[in-house]
Formats: sequence, C-alpha cells, structure tokens
Amino acid sequence: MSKPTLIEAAKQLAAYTAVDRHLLPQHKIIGIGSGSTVPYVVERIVAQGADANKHRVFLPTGHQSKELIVQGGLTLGDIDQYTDLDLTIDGADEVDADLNCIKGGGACHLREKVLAEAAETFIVVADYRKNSHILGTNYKVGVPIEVTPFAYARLLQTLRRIGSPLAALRMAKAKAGPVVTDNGNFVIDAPFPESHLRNPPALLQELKMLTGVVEVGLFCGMAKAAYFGNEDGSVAVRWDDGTKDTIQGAGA
Ligand SMILES: O=C[C@H](O)[C@H](O)[C@H](O)COP(=O)(O)O
Repeated sequence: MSKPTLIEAAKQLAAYTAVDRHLLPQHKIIGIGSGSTVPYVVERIVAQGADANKHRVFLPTGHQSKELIVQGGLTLGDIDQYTDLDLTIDGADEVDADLNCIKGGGACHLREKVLAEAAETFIVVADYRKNSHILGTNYKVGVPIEVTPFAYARLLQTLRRIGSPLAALRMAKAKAGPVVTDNGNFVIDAPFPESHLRNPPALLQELKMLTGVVEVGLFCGMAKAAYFGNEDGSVAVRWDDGTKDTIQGAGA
C-alpha cells in the first residue's frame, strides 16, 4: 500500500485519536459525520472489533456515512428511532479559537447539525489546515447555507445586501445545475468579511432568521473538543473550556 500524504496522515491521526479517547465501551448510539476525514473514524471504530460493536447502533449524516457504516459491517440506525446519541464524531471545514466551526463543504451540514445537537458529546476531527483563530482565514469558500430551492434567488439577493456580495449558488461538478442536498435542497456559499466572522453566533442567528434558510453551516458552542492531526505526527487538541493539549505519537 502506498504511503499516505501528509494531509491524509494528519486526518487519520486526528480521527484515530478521537475514537480512542471518546468512544467508550458504554457508548451505544453513535453519530457518524461526513467528509474525507470520517472514513478514518469508521476504520478505527471497526478496528475495535465485532465484540465492542455488537450492541452499538450507528446513525449516518448522509449517503456517504451510510455507506461507510454498512461497508464496515456496523449496525445502521436512524434518528427517527434513536433521538439521544452518546457521541457524534465529525469533520469540519474550519474551527476557530472558541471551537465554532464552518461545516457543509460536502453539503451535509443539516443532518450533521441534528446529530451533533442530539449527542451527549460532539467531537470534531480535522487536519492542521482547519485549525484557525478566526473562521474564514483558510476556508474562503464561504458559509454553506442550505436553502429551499423556491427561495434561493431571493436569498442570494438578501445575502449580497447584508454583507456577502460574493454569495453564490453551489454548482454541481459532474451534473449540469446546482448541488442538490440529501434533503432535496440547494446550497449557497456565502463568504463574509472578518468583521462578521469574528462573531459566528451573531451571524448564525441573523442567517437562520432569513425565510427559506433551512440550516446554516456554522456550528457554535457545540463541540466538546477538536482534534487536529499535525504534520509532525502529533495531534493538537482544543477543548470547549479553552484548554489545549498535544499528543505525541498518537493513533498508532
Ligand atoms: O458537509 C460536509 C461536512 O461538514 C464535512 O464534515 C466537512 O466539509 C469537512 O470535510 P473534510 O473532512 O473532507 O474536510
């Protein structure tokens, strides 16, 4: 097997470490996020063995995580049946100093937010590029906003007026037309200036009030901890109380 790139290795390290530290034997209902870091989360969960996983149920945040759960031989469940989760682990597009996150680069943030909110503990895993002081520093695409298709044109106009002149409908790559989410909605990417992104909870509140907005990819005050795989093989951990630690030689 070829050696993973630095970034893939960092994602794997963060995911493995978070699973090792947070998925406890007593945890039965677990939310699985979406994105390119999450396959490593599932890989590490599967590696805990059939015995550890036999009484567990895993809830997906979208088509991708559903496939990962099924392919991993894990038991699939849904939020309809299990409304209280022990733990949700998910990736992020960027995380700020207060653990506010931009999520939705893969258009999964509505379901991700439902499972993050329903969980006793929500943990974020990412590589070092996502570890920021202020949102929008590295992730320039904008805040992902899932909107009902009927309202998108009007919402674009409103978003451009309230501080995001470059707000744009997300277009599909291998299909003519817009990205359609797992919920049948569209996504607008709305880049905001630093003045707005310095206060993500206020921006979230403003955006959620707009008619036609289904969910905003700003996760504020939700994560208990964020794990960032570093280039040097260490993992930086930031907690919701402001404390930090670094784990050397993690995820072996
Ligand atoms: O909609 C997608 C999700 O919010 C992902 O968790 C986020 O985009 C991060 O994905 P990745 O781990 O691929 O950077």
